[in-house]
Amino acid sequence: MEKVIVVGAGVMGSALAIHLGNNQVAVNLWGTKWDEKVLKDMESTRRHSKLEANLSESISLFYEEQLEEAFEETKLIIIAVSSKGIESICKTISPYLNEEHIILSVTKGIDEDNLYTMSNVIENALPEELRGKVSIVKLGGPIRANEIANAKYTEGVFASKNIESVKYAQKLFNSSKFKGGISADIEGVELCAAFKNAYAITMGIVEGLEGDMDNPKAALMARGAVEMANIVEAYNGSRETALGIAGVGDYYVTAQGGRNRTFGVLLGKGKTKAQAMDIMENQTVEGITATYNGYKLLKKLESQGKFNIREKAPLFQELYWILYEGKPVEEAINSYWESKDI
Ligand SMILES: NC(=O)C1=CN([C@@H]2O[C@H](COP(=O)(O)OP(=O)(O)OC[C@H]3O[C@@H](n4cnc5c(N)ncnc54)[C@H](OP(=O)(O)O)[C@@H]3O)[C@@H](O)[C@H]2O)C=CC1
Ligand SMILES: O=C(CO)COP(=O)(O)O
Repeated sequence: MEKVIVVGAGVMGSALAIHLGNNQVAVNLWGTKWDEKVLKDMESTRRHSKLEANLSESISLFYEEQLEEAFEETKLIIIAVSSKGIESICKTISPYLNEEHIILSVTKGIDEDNLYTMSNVIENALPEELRGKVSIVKLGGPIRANEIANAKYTEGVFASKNIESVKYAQKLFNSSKFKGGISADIEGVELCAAFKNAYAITMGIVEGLEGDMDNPKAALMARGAVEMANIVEAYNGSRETALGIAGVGDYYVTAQGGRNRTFGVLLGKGKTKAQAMDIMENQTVEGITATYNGYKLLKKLESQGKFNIREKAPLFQELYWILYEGKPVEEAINSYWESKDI
Protein backbone atom coordinates (compact mmCIF):
# COMPACT_ATOMS: atom_id res chain seq x y z
CA MET A 1 0.00 0.00 0.00
CA GLU A 2 1.39 3.43 -0.96
CA LYS A 3 1.66 5.94 1.89
CA VAL A 4 1.33 9.73 1.66
CA ILE A 5 1.52 12.57 4.13
CA VAL A 6 -0.97 15.44 4.07
CA VAL A 7 0.50 18.58 5.64
CA GLY A 8 -2.29 20.74 7.09
CA ALA A 9 -5.54 19.44 8.55
CA GLY A 10 -7.74 22.30 7.36
CA VAL A 11 -10.85 21.42 5.38
CA MET A 12 -9.00 20.78 2.11
CA GLY A 13 -6.19 18.73 3.70
CA SER A 14 -8.74 16.62 5.55
CA ALA A 15 -10.91 16.20 2.44
CA LEU A 16 -7.97 14.98 0.34
CA ALA A 17 -6.99 12.59 3.14
CA ILE A 18 -10.53 11.17 3.16
CA HIS A 19 -10.56 10.79 -0.63
CA LEU A 20 -7.18 9.05 -0.72
CA GLY A 21 -8.08 6.87 2.27
CA ASN A 22 -11.18 5.71 0.43
CA ASN A 23 -8.91 4.99 -2.55
CA GLN A 24 -6.92 2.44 -0.51
CA VAL A 25 -3.96 4.77 0.03
CA ALA A 26 -2.41 4.91 3.50
CA VAL A 27 -2.60 8.54 4.63
CA ASN A 28 -0.77 10.28 7.45
CA LEU A 29 -2.76 13.45 8.11
CA TRP A 30 -0.59 15.90 10.03
CA GLY A 31 -1.91 19.10 11.59
CA THR A 32 -0.34 22.20 13.11
CA LYS A 33 -1.00 23.18 16.72
CA TRP A 34 -4.04 25.16 15.61
CA ASP A 35 -5.45 22.02 13.98
CA GLU A 36 -5.36 20.20 17.32
CA LYS A 37 -9.08 20.50 18.01
CA VAL A 38 -10.14 19.12 14.64
CA LEU A 39 -7.57 16.30 14.96
CA LYS A 40 -8.88 15.37 18.42
CA ASP A 41 -12.44 15.39 17.11
CA MET A 42 -11.51 13.14 14.19
CA GLU A 43 -9.56 10.87 16.51
CA SER A 44 -12.54 10.25 18.77
CA THR A 45 -15.32 10.10 16.16
CA ARG A 46 -13.40 8.90 13.03
CA ARG A 47 -15.49 11.52 11.25
CA HIS A 48 -14.94 15.09 10.00
CA SER A 49 -18.01 16.93 11.23
CA LYS A 50 -17.74 19.95 8.89
CA LEU A 51 -17.16 17.78 5.82
CA GLU A 52 -19.81 15.30 7.00
CA ALA A 53 -17.62 12.39 5.96
CA ASN A 54 -16.11 9.39 7.75
CA LEU A 55 -12.42 8.55 7.97
CA SER A 56 -11.44 5.14 6.63
CA GLU A 57 -9.09 2.93 8.61
CA SER A 58 -6.20 3.79 6.32
CA ILE A 59 -6.00 7.35 7.72
CA SER A 60 -3.66 7.95 10.66
CA LEU A 61 -3.67 11.26 12.50
CA PHE A 62 -0.53 13.06 13.65
CA TYR A 63 -0.08 16.07 15.91
CA GLU A 64 2.42 18.88 15.47
CA GLU A 65 5.20 17.23 17.48
CA GLN A 66 4.88 13.98 15.46
CA LEU A 67 6.04 15.36 12.12
CA GLU A 68 9.08 13.09 11.78
CA GLU A 69 6.94 10.03 12.45
CA ALA A 70 4.31 11.23 9.98
CA PHE A 71 6.96 11.37 7.22
CA GLU A 72 8.00 7.72 7.62
CA GLU A 73 7.73 5.67 4.39
CA THR A 74 6.02 8.44 2.46
CA LYS A 75 6.87 9.48 -1.08
CA LEU A 76 4.10 11.98 -1.88
CA ILE A 77 3.79 15.05 0.33
CA ILE A 78 0.54 16.95 -0.05
CA ILE A 79 0.66 20.55 1.11
CA ALA A 80 -2.77 21.94 1.94
CA VAL A 81 -2.12 24.95 4.14
CA SER A 82 -3.32 28.41 3.12
CA SER A 83 -1.02 30.74 1.18
CA LYS A 84 0.06 32.75 4.21
CA GLY A 85 1.48 29.61 5.82
CA ILE A 86 3.14 27.93 2.86
CA GLU A 87 6.67 29.28 3.17
CA SER A 88 6.97 28.59 6.89
CA ILE A 89 5.45 25.12 6.50
CA CYS A 90 7.97 24.30 3.75
CA LYS A 91 10.78 25.30 6.07
CA THR A 92 9.25 23.17 8.85
CA ILE A 93 9.17 20.04 6.68
CA SER A 94 12.59 20.64 5.06
CA PRO A 95 14.62 18.49 7.48
CA TYR A 96 12.58 15.41 6.52
CA LEU A 97 12.76 15.80 2.74
CA ASN A 98 14.89 13.81 0.32
CA GLU A 99 15.32 13.56 -3.47
CA GLU A 100 12.74 10.78 -3.75
CA HIS A 101 9.92 12.97 -2.48
CA ILE A 102 7.27 14.52 -4.66
CA ILE A 103 5.51 17.61 -3.32
CA LEU A 104 1.95 18.21 -4.45
CA SER A 105 0.25 21.44 -3.45
CA VAL A 106 -3.34 22.65 -3.56
CA THR A 107 -2.64 26.06 -2.03
CA LYS A 108 -4.02 28.98 -4.05
CA GLY A 109 -2.34 32.36 -4.03
CA ILE A 110 0.58 34.59 -5.01
CA ASP A 111 3.43 35.29 -2.66
CA GLU A 112 3.67 38.85 -1.39
CA ASP A 113 7.43 39.25 -1.06
CA ASN A 114 8.62 38.03 -4.46
CA LEU A 115 5.33 37.68 -6.36
CA TYR A 116 6.09 34.00 -6.84
CA THR A 117 3.47 31.39 -7.62
CA MET A 118 2.98 28.82 -4.83
CA SER A 119 5.13 26.23 -6.63
CA ASN A 120 7.95 28.75 -6.86
CA VAL A 121 7.61 29.52 -3.16
CA ILE A 122 7.93 25.81 -2.43
CA GLU A 123 10.95 25.44 -4.74
CA ASN A 124 12.70 28.40 -3.15
CA ALA A 125 11.99 27.23 0.39
CA LEU A 126 13.64 23.85 -0.26
CA PRO A 127 17.12 23.23 1.16
CA GLU A 128 19.61 24.27 -1.54
CA GLU A 129 20.79 20.72 -2.23
CA LEU A 130 17.23 19.63 -3.06
CA ARG A 131 16.27 22.51 -5.38
CA GLY A 132 15.48 21.20 -8.84
CA LYS A 133 15.59 17.64 -7.52
CA VAL A 134 12.36 17.28 -5.54
CA SER A 135 9.56 17.40 -8.08
CA ILE A 136 6.65 19.71 -7.55
CA VAL A 137 3.11 19.07 -8.73
CA LYS A 138 0.16 21.45 -8.58
CA LEU A 139 -3.33 20.03 -8.27
CA GLY A 140 -5.70 22.65 -9.69
CA GLY A 141 -9.27 22.79 -10.89
CA PRO A 142 -12.76 22.78 -9.38
CA ILE A 143 -12.31 20.62 -6.28
CA ARG A 144 -14.51 21.72 -3.41
CA ALA A 145 -13.41 20.02 -0.21
CA ASN A 146 -16.84 18.82 0.93
CA GLU A 147 -17.62 17.33 -2.47
CA ILE A 148 -14.41 15.37 -2.99
CA ALA A 149 -14.68 14.12 0.60
CA ASN A 150 -18.13 12.78 -0.26
CA ALA A 151 -17.08 11.17 -3.54
CA LYS A 152 -18.98 13.47 -5.91
CA TYR A 153 -17.88 13.45 -9.57
CA THR A 154 -14.83 15.71 -9.67
CA GLU A 155 -12.25 16.61 -12.28
CA GLY A 156 -8.97 18.32 -11.50
CA VAL A 157 -5.65 18.81 -13.25
CA PHE A 158 -2.15 17.77 -12.17
CA ALA A 159 0.43 20.22 -13.48
CA SER A 160 4.16 19.67 -13.35
CA LYS A 161 7.33 19.78 -15.37
CA ASN A 162 7.88 16.17 -14.34
CA ILE A 163 5.48 13.80 -16.08
CA GLU A 164 6.54 10.76 -14.00
CA SER A 165 5.53 12.56 -10.82
CA VAL A 166 2.17 13.49 -12.32
CA LYS A 167 1.57 9.88 -13.26
CA TYR A 168 2.42 8.79 -9.73
CA ALA A 169 -0.06 11.30 -8.25
CA GLN A 170 -2.72 10.32 -10.80
CA LYS A 171 -2.40 6.68 -9.82
CA LEU A 172 -3.12 7.51 -6.18
CA PHE A 173 -5.91 10.03 -6.74
CA ASN A 174 -7.86 8.76 -9.72
CA SER A 175 -10.97 6.74 -8.94
CA SER A 176 -14.34 6.02 -10.52
CA LYS A 177 -15.48 9.47 -9.33
CA PHE A 178 -12.24 11.49 -9.52
CA LYS A 179 -10.38 12.20 -12.69
CA GLY A 180 -7.20 14.28 -12.81
CA GLY A 181 -5.82 15.33 -16.17
CA ILE A 182 -2.25 16.35 -17.01
CA SER A 183 -0.77 19.74 -17.81
CA ALA A 184 2.81 20.89 -18.29
CA ASP A 185 1.67 24.52 -17.79
CA ILE A 186 2.25 24.62 -14.04
CA GLU A 187 2.59 28.42 -13.93
CA GLY A 188 -0.66 28.83 -15.86
CA VAL A 189 -2.48 26.50 -13.47
CA GLU A 190 -1.00 28.37 -10.49
CA LEU A 191 -2.10 31.76 -11.84
CA CYS A 192 -5.62 30.48 -12.53
CA ALA A 193 -5.84 29.05 -9.00
CA ALA A 194 -4.96 32.45 -7.55
CA PHE A 195 -6.81 34.79 -9.91
CA LYS A 196 -10.08 32.82 -10.11
CA ASN A 197 -10.57 33.53 -6.40
CA ALA A 198 -10.35 37.26 -7.13
CA TYR A 199 -12.76 37.02 -10.07
CA ALA A 200 -15.18 34.96 -7.94
CA ILE A 201 -15.30 37.94 -5.56
CA THR A 202 -16.48 40.14 -8.46
CA MET A 203 -19.23 37.61 -9.24
CA GLY A 204 -20.28 37.72 -5.60
CA ILE A 205 -20.30 41.51 -5.67
CA VAL A 206 -22.75 41.70 -8.60
CA GLU A 207 -24.90 39.10 -6.88
CA GLY A 208 -24.92 41.19 -3.72
CA LEU A 209 -25.76 44.32 -5.71
CA GLU A 210 -28.34 42.96 -8.14
CA GLY A 211 -29.65 39.81 -6.46
CA ASP A 212 -29.25 36.36 -7.95
CA MET A 213 -29.59 37.53 -11.57
CA ASP A 214 -28.09 35.55 -14.43
CA ASN A 215 -27.15 38.24 -16.99
CA PRO A 216 -24.62 40.11 -14.85
CA LYS A 217 -23.03 36.93 -13.53
CA ALA A 218 -22.79 35.39 -17.01
CA ALA A 219 -21.08 38.54 -18.30
CA LEU A 220 -18.51 38.47 -15.51
CA MET A 221 -17.99 34.74 -15.89
CA ALA A 222 -17.09 35.14 -19.57
CA ARG A 223 -15.13 38.39 -19.21
CA GLY A 224 -13.26 37.19 -16.15
CA ALA A 225 -12.24 34.02 -17.99
CA VAL A 226 -10.86 36.05 -20.90
CA GLU A 227 -8.97 38.32 -18.48
CA MET A 228 -7.46 35.23 -16.84
CA ALA A 229 -6.38 33.97 -20.26
CA ASN A 230 -4.74 37.37 -20.94
CA ILE A 231 -2.88 37.19 -17.63
CA VAL A 232 -1.69 33.62 -18.14
CA GLU A 233 -0.54 34.45 -21.67
CA ALA A 234 1.44 37.47 -20.47
CA TYR A 235 3.21 35.14 -18.06
CA ASN A 236 4.13 32.80 -20.95
CA GLY A 237 1.46 30.27 -20.03
CA SER A 238 -1.20 28.90 -22.32
CA ARG A 239 -4.60 30.59 -22.83
CA GLU A 240 -6.15 27.10 -22.94
CA THR A 241 -5.21 26.63 -19.29
CA ALA A 242 -7.42 29.57 -18.34
CA LEU A 243 -10.24 28.43 -20.57
CA GLY A 244 -10.19 24.86 -19.23
CA ILE A 245 -10.56 23.02 -15.92
CA ALA A 246 -7.94 25.05 -14.01
CA GLY A 247 -9.41 28.41 -15.06
CA VAL A 248 -13.07 28.46 -16.04
CA GLY A 249 -13.81 25.22 -14.16
CA ASP A 250 -12.42 26.47 -10.87
CA TYR A 251 -13.83 29.98 -11.41
CA TYR A 252 -17.32 28.51 -11.84
CA VAL A 253 -17.17 26.36 -8.71
CA THR A 254 -15.89 29.21 -6.58
CA ALA A 255 -18.42 31.70 -7.93
CA GLN A 256 -21.22 29.20 -7.26
CA GLY A 257 -20.49 28.16 -3.72
CA GLY A 258 -17.05 29.25 -2.57
CA ARG A 259 -16.03 31.42 0.36
CA ASN A 260 -14.70 34.04 -2.08
CA ARG A 261 -18.17 34.37 -3.58
CA THR A 262 -19.74 34.72 -0.11
CA PHE A 263 -17.25 37.46 0.73
CA GLY A 264 -18.11 39.26 -2.53
CA VAL A 265 -21.86 39.02 -1.88
CA LEU A 266 -21.35 40.68 1.50
CA LEU A 267 -19.36 43.52 -0.13
CA GLY A 268 -22.11 43.91 -2.74
CA LYS A 269 -24.62 44.23 0.08
CA GLY A 270 -22.68 47.16 1.51
CA LYS A 271 -20.47 45.51 4.13
CA THR A 272 -16.87 46.61 4.52
CA LYS A 273 -14.04 44.10 4.12
CA ALA A 274 -13.65 43.89 7.90
CA GLN A 275 -17.39 43.45 8.49
CA ALA A 276 -17.58 40.75 5.83
CA MET A 277 -14.65 38.83 7.35
CA ASP A 278 -16.23 39.18 10.77
CA ILE A 279 -19.52 37.73 9.52
CA MET A 280 -17.57 34.92 7.87
CA GLU A 281 -15.73 34.27 11.16
CA ASN A 282 -12.39 34.85 9.47
CA GLN A 283 -12.59 31.81 7.23
CA THR A 284 -9.92 31.48 4.56
CA VAL A 285 -10.71 33.90 1.68
CA GLU A 286 -7.63 33.65 -0.55
CA GLY A 287 -8.98 36.10 -3.18
CA ILE A 288 -8.36 39.13 -0.94
CA THR A 289 -4.57 38.85 -0.84
CA ALA A 290 -4.53 37.32 -4.34
CA THR A 291 -6.00 40.62 -5.56
CA TYR A 292 -3.30 42.64 -3.80
CA ASN A 293 -0.38 40.46 -4.83
CA GLY A 294 -1.87 39.74 -8.25
CA TYR A 295 -2.15 43.46 -8.91
CA LYS A 296 1.51 43.96 -7.99
CA LEU A 297 2.37 41.13 -10.36
CA LEU A 298 0.38 42.72 -13.20
CA LYS A 299 2.01 46.10 -12.49
CA LYS A 300 5.39 44.41 -12.77
CA LEU A 301 4.40 42.82 -16.10
CA GLU A 302 3.13 46.23 -17.23
CA SER A 303 6.43 47.88 -16.35
CA GLN A 304 8.16 45.26 -18.53
CA GLY A 305 5.84 46.12 -21.44
CA LYS A 306 4.15 42.70 -21.29
CA PHE A 307 0.70 43.72 -20.07
CA ASN A 308 -1.78 46.59 -20.03
CA ILE A 309 -4.09 46.30 -17.03
CA ARG A 310 -6.67 48.79 -18.31
CA GLU A 311 -7.04 46.94 -21.61
CA LYS A 312 -6.41 43.34 -20.62
CA ALA A 313 -7.88 43.14 -17.12
CA PRO A 314 -10.34 46.03 -16.55
CA LEU A 315 -12.58 43.98 -14.21
CA PHE A 316 -9.61 43.00 -12.06
CA GLN A 317 -8.55 46.65 -11.96
CA GLU A 318 -11.96 47.66 -10.55
CA LEU A 319 -11.78 44.88 -7.96
CA TYR A 320 -8.38 46.14 -6.81
CA TRP A 321 -9.79 49.65 -6.45
CA ILE A 322 -12.73 48.30 -4.40
CA LEU A 323 -10.59 46.23 -2.06
CA TYR A 324 -7.56 48.47 -1.70
CA GLU A 325 -8.50 52.02 -2.63
CA GLY A 326 -11.97 52.27 -1.12
CA LYS A 327 -13.87 52.67 -4.41
CA PRO A 328 -17.59 52.07 -3.70
CA VAL A 329 -18.71 48.74 -5.16
CA GLU A 330 -21.57 50.14 -7.22
CA GLU A 331 -19.40 52.88 -8.71
CA ALA A 332 -16.74 50.31 -9.63
CA ILE A 333 -19.19 47.92 -11.28
CA ASN A 334 -20.82 50.86 -13.11
CA SER A 335 -17.51 52.12 -14.43
CA TYR A 336 -16.63 48.59 -15.55
CA TRP A 337 -19.94 48.35 -17.43
CA GLU A 338 -19.59 51.79 -18.98
CA SER A 339 -16.04 51.11 -20.09
CA LYS A 340 -15.70 51.00 -23.85
CA ASP A 341 -12.22 49.47 -23.77
CA ILE A 342 -13.49 45.94 -24.31
N1 LIG B 1 -11.67 24.35 0.70
C1 LIG B 1 -11.61 24.02 -0.59
O1 LIG B 1 -12.63 23.55 -1.16
C2 LIG B 1 -10.34 24.18 -1.35
C3 LIG B 1 -9.25 24.86 -0.83
N2 LIG B 1 -8.11 24.99 -1.59
C4 LIG B 1 -6.97 25.74 -1.09
O2 LIG B 1 -6.37 25.02 -0.02
C5 LIG B 1 -5.76 25.95 0.89
C6 LIG B 1 -6.29 25.63 2.29
O3 LIG B 1 -7.68 25.94 2.30
P1 LIG B 1 -8.72 25.29 3.30
O4 LIG B 1 -8.27 23.96 3.76
O5 LIG B 1 -10.02 25.39 2.67
O6 LIG B 1 -8.64 26.35 4.49
P2 LIG B 1 -8.69 26.13 6.05
O7 LIG B 1 -8.83 27.49 6.62
O8 LIG B 1 -9.67 25.08 6.43
O9 LIG B 1 -7.26 25.53 6.39
C7 LIG B 1 -6.10 26.29 6.23
C8 LIG B 1 -4.90 25.45 6.62
O10 LIG B 1 -3.74 26.28 6.52
C9 LIG B 1 -3.10 26.33 7.79
N3 LIG B 1 -2.48 27.64 8.02
C10 LIG B 1 -3.06 28.85 7.93
N4 LIG B 1 -2.17 29.82 8.24
C11 LIG B 1 -1.02 29.20 8.53
C12 LIG B 1 0.26 29.65 8.92
N5 LIG B 1 0.53 30.94 9.05
N6 LIG B 1 1.22 28.71 9.12
C13 LIG B 1 0.96 27.39 8.99
N7 LIG B 1 -0.24 26.91 8.62
C14 LIG B 1 -1.22 27.80 8.40
C15 LIG B 1 -4.23 26.07 8.73
O11 LIG B 1 -3.73 25.71 9.97
P3 LIG B 1 -4.57 26.16 11.20
O12 LIG B 1 -5.89 25.44 11.16
O13 LIG B 1 -3.64 25.66 12.21
O14 LIG B 1 -4.74 27.67 11.11
C16 LIG B 1 -4.98 24.96 8.05
O15 LIG B 1 -4.33 23.73 8.18
C17 LIG B 1 -6.15 27.36 0.39
O16 LIG B 1 -5.08 27.92 -0.32
C18 LIG B 1 -7.35 27.11 -0.51
O17 LIG B 1 -7.49 28.08 -1.52
C19 LIG B 1 -7.97 24.39 -2.80
C20 LIG B 1 -9.01 23.70 -3.35
C21 LIG B 1 -10.28 23.59 -2.68
O1 LIG C 1 -10.91 26.68 -4.52
C1 LIG C 1 -11.99 26.20 -4.25
C2 LIG C 1 -12.57 25.09 -5.04
O2 LIG C 1 -11.71 24.66 -6.07
C3 LIG C 1 -12.76 26.68 -3.08
O3 LIG C 1 -13.06 28.04 -3.19
P1 LIG C 1 -13.23 28.94 -1.89
O4 LIG C 1 -11.88 29.07 -1.26
O5 LIG C 1 -13.79 30.24 -2.38
O6 LIG C 1 -14.21 28.24 -0.98
